[in-house]
Amino acid sequence: MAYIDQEVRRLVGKAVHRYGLIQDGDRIAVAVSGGKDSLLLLRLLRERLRRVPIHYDLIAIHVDLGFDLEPADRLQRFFQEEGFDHRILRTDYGLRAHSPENRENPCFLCARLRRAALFRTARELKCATLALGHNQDDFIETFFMNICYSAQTAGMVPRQPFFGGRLTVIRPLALVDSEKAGRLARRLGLPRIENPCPTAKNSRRSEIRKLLQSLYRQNRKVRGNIFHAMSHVNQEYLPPPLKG
Ligand SMILES: Nc1ncnc2c1ncn2[C@@H]1O[C@H](COP(=O)(O)OP(=O)(O)OP(=O)(O)O)[C@@H](O)[C@H]1O
Repeated sequence: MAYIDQEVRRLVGKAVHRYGLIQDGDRIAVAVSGGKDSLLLLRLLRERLRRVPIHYDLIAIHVDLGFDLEPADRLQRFFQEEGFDHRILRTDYGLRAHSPENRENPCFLCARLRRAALFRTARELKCATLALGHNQDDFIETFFMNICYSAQTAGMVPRQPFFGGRLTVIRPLALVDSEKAGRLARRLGLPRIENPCPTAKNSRRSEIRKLLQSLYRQNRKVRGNIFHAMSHVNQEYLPPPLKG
């Protein structure tokens, strides 16, 4: 087995244990966008079943945002060929978010509708766990997005209960960076399904990503240090709030 296979599996195992993400008997809905991370997550969670002494069920859910039929059709073929239980939701959320009637940022509206659909479908499928494919870089980018554009120190968490614990969102790729996930996804021959969203490539997030990547190129410890810093907050060395 190549280094990258072992390394990504090790990091997923570490996240699952450290953050208590999966228990015996769980029914896990895996949200699959068609991007490399969520496809990899689905594969790794299934493969993990062969190595661990517990059992859990997996069901893939894809929300087709209505831009183009082709990506969802390709995903459906992938799920069928690989024998994954799955549900494809055909929606117009992407189109609605980009229509002139929408006065807010298209990404906000689309993400809100998509998330509500994922939560609703997970509940319908009797899944108390919803797994998302966010990787370590997504955690870091969200942290910086919140600082720069929402004036708050907040990010994402690997395990997040909702509705009094009736649904728990988990992010098992929390410790895997985007580059490692991409390398393994290519090695495993996972399909590359282009995101047809017109705003996907020129969002504020891409600006933050470029900035961070230039820091990572200068010093390879920066990514790990930032991730570590998110859970090592030294409150005494932060100013008190200006109001309240
Ligand atoms: N259309 C969708 N249908 C189902 N799940 C989705 C969809 N879009 C996003 N998700 C979930 O939310 C996570 C984060 O979304 P994001 O938009 O960052 O994904 P991406 O970068 O397009 O794809 P990926 O994270 O799979 O590489 C995805 O990993 C996936 O779990």
